Amino acid sequence: MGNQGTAPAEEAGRDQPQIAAPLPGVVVTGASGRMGQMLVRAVLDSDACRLVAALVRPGHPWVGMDVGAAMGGVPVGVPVTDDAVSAIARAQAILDFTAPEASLATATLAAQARAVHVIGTTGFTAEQLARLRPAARHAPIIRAGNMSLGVNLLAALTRKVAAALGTAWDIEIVEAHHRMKVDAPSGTALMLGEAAAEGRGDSLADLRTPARDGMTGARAAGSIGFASVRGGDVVGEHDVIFATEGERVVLRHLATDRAIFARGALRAALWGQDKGPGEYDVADVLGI
Ligand SMILES: NC(=O)C1=CN([C@@H]2O[C@H](COP(=O)(O)OP(=O)(O)OC[C@H]3O[C@@H](n4cnc5c(N)ncnc54)[C@H](OP(=O)(O)O)[C@@H]3O)[C@@H](O)[C@H]2O)C=CC1
Ligand SMILES: O=C(O)C1=N[C@H](C(=O)O)C[C@H](O)C1
Repeated sequence: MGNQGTAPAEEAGRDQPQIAAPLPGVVVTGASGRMGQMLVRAVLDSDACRLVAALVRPGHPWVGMDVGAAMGGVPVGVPVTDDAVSAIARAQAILDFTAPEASLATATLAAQARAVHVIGTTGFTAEQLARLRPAARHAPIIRAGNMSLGVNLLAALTRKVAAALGTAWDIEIVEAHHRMKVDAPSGTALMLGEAAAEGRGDSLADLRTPARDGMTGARAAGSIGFASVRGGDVVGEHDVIFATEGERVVLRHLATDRAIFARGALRAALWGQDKGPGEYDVADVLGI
């Protein structure tokens, strides 16, 4: 495993002694979670940053343990902590895949520390998203319902196809996830729905069809519908279906490894190091 604790000194220039800039210090919140553990591994494996803290909920059984050992591997020299204030005060970036209220609390501390806050958490209400905004006046917030390269490319394609096909083509988004997922539709599905709505020059708030159950009546022209499947260990699958008389176009992304989300989050954290306060997404990071 790569860097943790303090940054290594780098080779000085030929004649002039130089002081190497320290590698950005990263805090992973929700470090015991499915994504939290992926993120801890991604940071430890990276040569471009160092893990300064693995943060968990107050009183979590992992507190005080070495995070490598807690995850079932070898010790890595970073203890698990539940002291968010002092952990985040030492961070240049925070990787946060937790729950909406936890991410809101973290945003306040990230703003105080002027640290880049990468938020992968999904399931925010519109009111919760509005509460994130003040923190972005003090530090960069990079938030996306899906941090993978493939899904962000799919969102760009969805926007283009929706613009090209027009309202004679119905748009439905179908997503599947593991049995433990707590929010629906997925953050990715909503992201793809927003891209489709933008392609049609509108917003998802205007076009979204409520979940169907019972006597729904016929489909409203121009609307965007969502369906969610939950079961087993599905990492994440998304279809954007464009359906019209006699034909369908289906754009699909299949995630088979959560490492894609962790890699995307880390890339975002490093990209954000020289950015000013504000709200960004992964399309900004990728320049697409
Ligand atoms: N944007 C993206 O690319 C992706 C986003 N996600 C999103 O990331 C989030 C986490 O997913 P996943 O890792 O599968 O979920 P898990 O339930 O496995 O992990 C969530 C973690 O957050 C912690 N947590 C939850 N609530 C709080 C709280 N109020 N205070 C402190 N800690 C808290 C949990 O701690 P404890 O166990 O102690 O409750 C746990 O460590 C979800 O919103 C999911 O949709 C997931 C994958 C990719
Ligand atoms: O909860 C998950 O697992 C995932 N959540 C994100 C979402 O809500 O879209 C991203 C990914 O699909 C996995």
